[in-house]
Parts: sequence; C-alpha cells; structure tokens
Amino acid sequence: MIGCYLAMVYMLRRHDQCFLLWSVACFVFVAGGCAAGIRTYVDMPLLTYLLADVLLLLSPALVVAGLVLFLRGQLSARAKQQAALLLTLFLLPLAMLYQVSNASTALTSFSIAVLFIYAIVLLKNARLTPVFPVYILQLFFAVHASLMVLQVILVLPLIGEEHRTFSLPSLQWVLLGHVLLTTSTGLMLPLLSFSLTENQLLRLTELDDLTQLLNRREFFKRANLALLHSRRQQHSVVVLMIDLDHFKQINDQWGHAIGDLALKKVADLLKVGLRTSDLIGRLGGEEFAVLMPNTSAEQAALIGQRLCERIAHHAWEIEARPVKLTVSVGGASCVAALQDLKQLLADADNALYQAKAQGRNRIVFDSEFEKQT
Ligand SMILES: Nc1nc2c(ncn2[C@@H]2O[C@H](COP(=O)(O)OP(=O)(O)OP(=O)(O)O)[C@@H](O)[C@H]2O)c(=O)[nH]1
Repeated sequence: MIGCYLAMVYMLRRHDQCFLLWSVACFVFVAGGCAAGIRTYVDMPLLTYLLADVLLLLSPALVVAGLVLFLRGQLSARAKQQAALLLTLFLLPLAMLYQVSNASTALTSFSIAVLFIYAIVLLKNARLTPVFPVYILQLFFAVHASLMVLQVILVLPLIGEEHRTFSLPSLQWVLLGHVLLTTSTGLMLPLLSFSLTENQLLRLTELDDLTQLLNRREFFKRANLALLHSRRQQHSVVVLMIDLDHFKQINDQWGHAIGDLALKKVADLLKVGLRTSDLIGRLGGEEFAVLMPNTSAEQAALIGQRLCERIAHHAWEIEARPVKLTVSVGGASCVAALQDLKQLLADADNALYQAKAQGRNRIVFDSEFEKQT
C-alpha cells in the first residue's frame, strides 16, 4: 500500500524520480520479505536466502538512492559506481555465506544498519524549512539502524546452528519493528518534498527572480514591519534609493542579457556592502531600495558613499565586455521613524533625483532629513 501511495505521489509530483525509487523500494522490501518468509516451507536456499537477502538490502539502498536524488537533484555517475561497488562488496560474501545458517541474516542486517546511518548523515546536509520532517526521518533511521544492530547481536550466536532464527520471540519483535519503521518512513518521505516545494514557493513569492533580492511587495511588507519596530524602539531609520546611471546605454551597447548580468552584479555588490540587518529590495527595472534600521544619518551617508565607490571602482567585465557602471543614491531618514514608509521613499526618491541632476555617481540626502539632523 505504501508502495502504491508513493507511486501516486510520483505521478502527482510530475514524475519526480526519487518517489519512483522509494515506491520500488517498498515493493522490493515486500518481495524480499515474502522470499524470506517461505524458508520454512521451501528448500530453495538460492531463493529463500540469497535472493531474499539481496532484495532486503536493495530496498533500503533504493531509499538512500532516492534521498541522494532528492537532495542533489541527480545521481552522478560517481554515485552510481560507488553504489555498484558497495553492492558487489556485499554480494561476494553473501554468495559464499548464504548456505551457512543465519550468517547471511547477520551480514544483511549489518549492511542495512550501515545504510540507515548513511541516510542520517545525508539528511544532516539537507537545508529545509520546516525542518521537522528531516528530524523525524533521522529519528526513524536511527531507531531502524539500532534495530538492525540488535538483530545482528541476536543472530550472531546462532550462526551455524540449525535453529530457525525468526521463530525466536525476540527476533519476531525486531521484525515487527522493522515493518512498522519501514511503513512510517514511507509515509514520512513525501513530507521532505513538501518542505522543499514550500521553500521554493516562498522564494518565488518573496524574491526577485533575477537578483534574488526582495521583490517590491516583500520589500514593502518587511520595511513596514521594520519601521514599526524602529518606532517602538525610538530608533532612527534610513532609506536609500539606488538607481543605475545611464543603464539604457549599457542595454543599447551590449544587449539586454549583459544588462541583466550587470543588474545581478550590482545586487551582489549591495549584498556584500550592506549589513545583514538591512533590507535590500529591487523595486523594479534598475532601481533598488535599502532600509537600514537603527542607523544614523552619518553612518548611512558613509555607507552610501562607500557603495557608490565600490560599484564605480569594481573591475567591471561581464562576459569579456568592459561594462562601466555607476550608481546614484538618494537617502532619507527620520528620527524615531516618525514618517511612514511611502513618505520616506518619496523623500529618498527626491534626493535621488538631485543626485542625478548633480552629475550622478554620488549620494545625496533629502534636505528635510538634513534639517532634522
Ligand atoms: N537588462 C535589463 N534592463 C532593464 C531591466 N529593467 C529595466 N531595464 C532598462 O533600464 C533602462 C532604464 O533607462 P532610463 O530610465 O532611461 O534610465 P538610465 O538610462 O539608467 O538613465 P538615468 O537613470 O537617468 O541615469 C531601460 O533601458 C530599461 O529597458 C531589466 O530587468 N533588465
């Protein structure tokens, strides 16, 4: 059932390959369980021991392969080679041991435990929010790995004995835990992907596609909140409007694609030149806005001046074209954030207009602000 459920998620998620692997892993697990289950009735060790153990190991291996695919977006040739090598390393001793009573069970259980530990390590590098599906899966894998180690401990003394391992009550409990954990893991895996989609959707609605800065709507939303916060704290706030100089000429001379790369580069330079607490947005076209909370006019003037210099003196070369770029900056501030955002932006825009009129590549502050300071 879980295999069918994952197969349906695979189709719903537009053939996201990791779900196919996870679905196949469930069917392989059931096939391996069936092959092992008929040991009591059928004397075909090749089927009931060798094939059963191969299938039982292949199932978690497919889960791990699906995780790699999910986290890295692809299974590289190197990863496939490593998987083939590991499978061979497992198959060789198994082929030699499968007729020795209980030895193959111990080997398979140990290998599965190693695979689950690897899955925990893989998930450690997953940067997903909300993070709880990752933690829960790590917990499942940890319990599952412990269960497999327990199975090894229980089976080791029975190697070579003609005892039917799974008739032991303790091992039946382990087996039950194995099935429950496999089911729970199968149910939890899609949540990983929902976390990822949620993140991607959030990014799409909040960030500007080209520059990965806040888009206009998100900038206004966050800036209004920041302003409210500053008002409560009685802090002064500075808003900068930043506009590229003669950007039309760059588009006309080098083409729109180069213009886009120039916009991206400016955005990167803004990110580097400003603090993480500053909000940076692309309001549209070649116009950016920055809100600097808890910042004095003098500090902002200095930072703005440095930004202009950093951009003007940057070794501009985009796809081997010597693109020359400068920006003009208009600043506005209010002590204790008495103004609203729209007014602040309008004042900064006014100052930007003056910066352009005075020859560009400079920062000018709104005169209203200068009076206040
Ligand atoms: N490549 C690219 N160009 C854009 C984008 N958005 C706006 N532009 C261009 O930016 C240019 C803006 O031109 P203007 O408003 O005349 O301003 P300017 O040439 O920078 O001149 P000043 O602002 O007066 O210094 C136009 O050519 C737009 O086509 C974009 O996303 N990518």
